[in-house]
Amino acid sequence: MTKILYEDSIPKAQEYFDGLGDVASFPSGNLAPHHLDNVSMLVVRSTTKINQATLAGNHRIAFVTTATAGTNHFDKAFLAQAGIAWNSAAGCNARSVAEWVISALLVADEQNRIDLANATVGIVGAGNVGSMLAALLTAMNIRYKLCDPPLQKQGDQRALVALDEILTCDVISLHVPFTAAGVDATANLLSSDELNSLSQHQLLINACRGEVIDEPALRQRMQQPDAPTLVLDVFDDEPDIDMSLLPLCFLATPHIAGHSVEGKLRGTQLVYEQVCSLLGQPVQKQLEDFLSTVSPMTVDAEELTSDTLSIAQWRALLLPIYDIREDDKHFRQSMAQSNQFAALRKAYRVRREISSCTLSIRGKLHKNVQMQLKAIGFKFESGCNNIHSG
Ligand SMILES: NC(=O)c1ccc[n+]([C@@H]2O[C@H](COP(=O)([O-])OP(=O)(O)OC[C@H]3O[C@@H](n4cnc5c(N)ncnc54)[C@H](O)[C@@H]3O)[C@@H](O)[C@H]2O)c1
Ligand SMILES: O=C(O)[C@H](O)[C@H](O)COP(=O)(O)O
Repeated sequence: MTKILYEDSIPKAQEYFDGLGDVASFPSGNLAPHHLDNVSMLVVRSTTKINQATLAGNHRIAFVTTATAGTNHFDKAFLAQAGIAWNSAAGCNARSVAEWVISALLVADEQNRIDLANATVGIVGAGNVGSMLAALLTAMNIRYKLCDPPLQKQGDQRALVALDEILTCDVISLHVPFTAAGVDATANLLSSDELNSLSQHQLLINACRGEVIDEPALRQRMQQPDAPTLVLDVFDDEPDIDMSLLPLCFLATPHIAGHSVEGKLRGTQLVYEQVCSLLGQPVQKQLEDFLSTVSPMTVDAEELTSDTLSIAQWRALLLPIYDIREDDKHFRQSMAQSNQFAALRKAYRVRREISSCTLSIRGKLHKNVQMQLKAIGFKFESGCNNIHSG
């Protein structure tokens, strides 16, 4: 019988894998050689490094997958040489991260760090997260530019710009994988030159991997009086991060941008489907089987009378669903006592995505506003036909 071993931080993994083989778990971040006895399929999240040392000469493992988007915890050269197939849950948490960025933008606008209605958001990395962020910004009528040299070389048809042009945008948001080698390597993509080119009127956001910004150079830049506004979800050397960065951040969170309930569960769904496919088994479980429904949000159409939503109206609608300030506050308070980075991630609260929310509209909504709300991900109560067109 196939033995499937999964990391115990993967939500609903037991329920998903049940019936597909001999299923066992190991404690998150503590994979030991004895856990791997007879294992042929290994399912992890990003806190478990997969390399020669962690697989320790195990010859049975044929497949390793991660219920996350990032794969930089996999030593791919080793996996290729060892003949071990691998996969990931690409795209699982794109909406979660994009909603985290939108929350940061709405808060930065409220505190006059940026003028969001007139801002251009520069997105570095036009993959799953970057594209989802672009879609949400489009719904909100906010301008953006995309930069992605690898996709540009592959003939991507979108208008892609160079990193230099992104660095002149009001907001710079990083969504690239961490890669150490190659012509498009992202290690220290932003170093002292790039950081020094930024002004105090710009907002820099990193929700991909800490190593994409040269952290010592960032610390130095942030100590200058004309430093940009900084929002970080990721750091060098997690979980043993340099805590001196926190006071330099406008907003900071402990690598939870992708940790919505849906983001994590989609990760489990995707790795489950991969295991089913390799075992030649039908996919019998679906995300909806495991997601609880969220009570509809009542919205008074009188509060949304214009034909397009203002930034203040978006703030009133979206921050009750996810307000990044709650995570920022909890992070800073917890870290003031000791480094609790790993524990905070493990015990992260229940956070639902806009896509889980149904709106119940009181009164008549302008058609364009309804389209904007749909485009950002809201559903409408069935039978809701109180729409007017102008
Ligand atoms: N903070 C979080 O919770 C969280 C959640 C999801 C993903 N991530 C991180 O964000 C990264 C991006 O996620 P994704 O799902 O969009 O991945 P993705 O693979 O779908 O997209 C990444 C994009 O970056 C592009 N890219 C690569 N090198 C580049 C470079 N030098 N300059 C510009 N673009 C470049 C790629 O061509 C690709 O299109 C992941 O690899 C992961 O490390 C973090
Ligand atoms: O790469 C990803 O998908 C994200 O960084 C993800 O949030 C990592 O989550 P972890 O496995 O560390 O909980």
